[in-house]
Parts: sequence; structure tokens; C-alpha cells
Amino acid sequence: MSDKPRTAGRVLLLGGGNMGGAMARGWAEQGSAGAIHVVDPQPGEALRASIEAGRLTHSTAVPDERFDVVVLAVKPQTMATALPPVRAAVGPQTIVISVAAGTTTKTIADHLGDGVAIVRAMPNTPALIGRGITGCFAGENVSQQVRDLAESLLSACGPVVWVAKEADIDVVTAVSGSGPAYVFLLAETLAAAGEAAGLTPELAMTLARHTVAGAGELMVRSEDAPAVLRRNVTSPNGTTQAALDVLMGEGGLAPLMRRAVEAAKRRAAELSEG
Ligand SMILES: NC(=O)C1=CN([C@@H]2O[C@H](COP(=O)(O)OP(=O)(O)OC[C@H]3O[C@@H](n4cnc5c(N)ncnc54)[C@H](O)[C@@H]3O)[C@@H](O)[C@H]2O)C=CC1
Ligand SMILES: O=C(O)[C@@H]1CCC=N1
Repeated sequence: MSDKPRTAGRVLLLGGGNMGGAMARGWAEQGSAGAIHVVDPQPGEALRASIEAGRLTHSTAVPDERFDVVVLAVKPQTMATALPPVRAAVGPQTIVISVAAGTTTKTIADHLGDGVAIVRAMPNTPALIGRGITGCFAGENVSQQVRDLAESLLSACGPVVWVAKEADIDVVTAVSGSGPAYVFLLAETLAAAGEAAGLTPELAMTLARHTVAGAGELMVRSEDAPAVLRRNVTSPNGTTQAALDVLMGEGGLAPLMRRAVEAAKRRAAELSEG
């Protein structure tokens, strides 16, 4: 791999659904990638507007040309059929970034060639508003320069962190890749509990949405750890303490979350087996 400085250049995005669409919209709106071409027989809602506005080009099949960066954002179960047509788009200088849960660098290299530089990235859907976080693993052909380029591309979605072991991407998947769903579930269940306690569904949902969003924003902006922010809400022997005695008691949130994250991690490992 040459050491000359590289830019993202022409980017091929394979799969413009929820995750690919969130990233591509961010890139297109911030102008942080070169020309983006989306290949998807049925791109998602979010991306269709960007395609129609001419911010991205689109085709249903992989075009007959080489790209500087190829981003794989199809379902892991679709990889085996989606990857073979991509081979022609990958040259010796192409960087491949896969966001697929479970699909290993080995599986990708089996389809696209052993010498290809492959970065596995695990973003999350808040990327749509530039507020995601992406965990990455650099495959064996990835130079520092390639890593920097992948990081600059992915940082349009939010902070980028790296793991040294490929298996740790499964844990990143279980924590932050899937994590937004756990937070949305928290809002849903908080609203449902408010409703069960007597509020209208609309009011309960408004309170829950703003509470989750405001607490999230406070956590990002504050230098205090989440535990400190939690204690700031909790008056001794007050209402929060009464609720936390349930949530932090035996069989409460901590063991439940540990089981949930273990289940997601296990599923990522299963997906890697095909
Ligand atoms: N949704 C999420 O929160 C996250 C998803 N991921 C990963 O992103 C990948 C995509 O997931 P989603 O966007 O949620 O799925 P999705 O179903 O919303 O999007 C997949 C897209 O791929 C397209 N597609 C199917 N076959 C294709 C082919 N042969 N060539 C080109 N496009 C094809 C579909 O039309 C669809 O638009 C998965 O591998 C998933 O593990 C990673 C992090 C978070
Ligand atoms: O549910 C999934 O498999 C994907 C990976 C992380 C978030 N969504």
C-alpha cells in the first residue's frame, strides 16, 4: 500500500437501508465523503430524499468501475449473495468498510480477495443526526493511513473508537450497535408505566421522550460520571430512591442488562458462523 495521502474519493455504499442510509445522509449533508454511489434495489426512505435531491447517485446493481472506498451495509444474511458482484469494484487501493454485525474480515476477504484492506465498523443509528458512535477493528492489511481515512469518514457519524481484537466488535455490537434500541425501549416502558399509573398515553410519552433525551444530553455534556448524575437526582429516602431500590435490587436492571448484552454478543457470534 502506497504512503501518499489519500482522501475518501469515490465511495460505493452497498445497502442504503436504516444504517447505510443514516451514514450516507450524514456524509452527503456534511460533504464529508467524496462522491457517494449507493447500490440498493430498494433504498430506504431516508436515502430516497438525498438521491432525489442529487446529493448521491444510485443504481440497483454494482456499476462496472473501481471505487476508493466500499462500505458494506447489507444484512449479514445477505452478504453471501451481495458480495460477489462487489469484487469488480475493489482494486488494490480500495478500502472496504463493513458495518455488518457478525460478518468477519475472513468472510469478506474470501469474497473480495486476501490482500484487501478491511475495516469492520459498528456504528449506530444516531449517526443519522451525527450523534452516533462507531467502534472499529482494523484487519491485517490496514495501514495507519487507511485507518485514518476510515476514521475520518466514519467520524461524520460521531466519535470513533478502535478495538484491538476482532471478537470485541461483537461486544461493541451488543453495547452501542444495538444499544439505541435498549434506550428507546426504556422510553417506551417508562411511558407505559406512567400510563399505567394514570397519565394519558400522550402525556406519558412526552414526559418519557424528553426525560430520556434530556438525561442523554446532560450525560454527554457533563464531566460527571453517570453514577454522579444519578446521585444528583436521588434525595435520601425520596421518590427516586424508592424507584432505584426496585431497579437496583435483586433481579433489577444490572443482571437483566448483562443477560441482554450477552445474548446480543452470542447472536453476533452465531451470525459469523453463517
Ligand atoms: N440498524 C442498525 O441499527 C445497525 C445495523 N448495522 C448493520 O448494518 C447492516 C444493515 O442493517 P440495516 O440497515 O438495519 O438493514 P436494512 O434492511 O434497513 O438495510 C439493508 C439494505 O440492503 C439492501 N439490500 C439487500 N440486498 C442487497 C444487495 N444484494 N445489494 C445491495 N443492497 C441490498 C436492502 O434493500 C436494504 O435497503 C447489517 O449488516 C447490520 O448488522 C450495524 C449497526 C447498527
Ligand atoms: O440488530 C442487528 O443485528 C443490528 C446490529 C446492531 C444493530 N442492529
